[in-house]
Amino acid sequence: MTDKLAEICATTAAEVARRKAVVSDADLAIRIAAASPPRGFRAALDGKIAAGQAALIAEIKKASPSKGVIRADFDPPTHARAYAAGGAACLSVLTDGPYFQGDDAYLVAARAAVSLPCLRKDFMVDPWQVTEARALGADAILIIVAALDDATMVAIEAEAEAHGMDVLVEVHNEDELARALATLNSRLIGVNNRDLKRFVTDLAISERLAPLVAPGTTLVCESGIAGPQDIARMRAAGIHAFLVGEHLMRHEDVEAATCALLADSGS
Ligand SMILES: O=C(O)c1ccccc1NCC(=O)[C@H](O)[C@H](O)COP(=O)(O)O
Repeated sequence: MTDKLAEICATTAAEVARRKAVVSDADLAIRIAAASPPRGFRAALDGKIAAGQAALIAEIKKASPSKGVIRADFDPPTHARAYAAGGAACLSVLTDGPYFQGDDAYLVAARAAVSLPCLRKDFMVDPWQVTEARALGADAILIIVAALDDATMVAIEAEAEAHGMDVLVEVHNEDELARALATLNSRLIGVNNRDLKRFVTDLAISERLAPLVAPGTTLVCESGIAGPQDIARMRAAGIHAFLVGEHLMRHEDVEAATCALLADSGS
């Protein structure tokens, strides 16, 4: 695991331990029973792809460890509506506080504002966070292969499956992809182009890994997409789903930026 990822996961594990001590399983069960059912996250992406369109997971991201504050006038429901109007298939909402200035409340507010499926974008280290994510209304969770041993990945995925949630499995290289395919059921695979040691992004990583996934896999290019030219480049490599945060969040008019990203990309 990279140092930064290890640091974030250690911080997250301490926060999870704190929450587990104060939130009862009964409370989570009551909230899950009252939550609206999962909206199909992968199905929304696959629907766009089947229609020949680029499938966008638009990220609600206030700040990041590499860039600091990205969006000062941050308002998750406003951004969610702009993304939906601009043609996004799904939302990703960062809930990590210490490193991304995220919050669970942002996920709840964004999901309530639109009908799009929502990913709880956080650093999952314990299946308990998946239960908590469903109680917040999340439709999908993220498994970062670099951060977890096989047993923990399997337990986290099993918890998501038990709640009818989709799992986006994130890899950075060939070894992690092989581990994911050998260990997990989910065939929603994200290739993260960001090197977490140097914080640089390189779209060539997605191009390198794309031929290694079998038909029937929904492949998502994550991080570092900076405009329609990058979407067109990835589509030429056979990748039709994209997770984009910073590029869209930096535009004053988020809806127009989302439209522009998708309009000129061959969709
Ligand atoms: O964004 C970061 O700086 C970062 C640092 C350390 C761990 C994860 C990080 N990002 C999480 C993500 O996966 C991105 O937010 C997501 O792929 C969108 O990337 P971008 O379009 O480049 O904002």
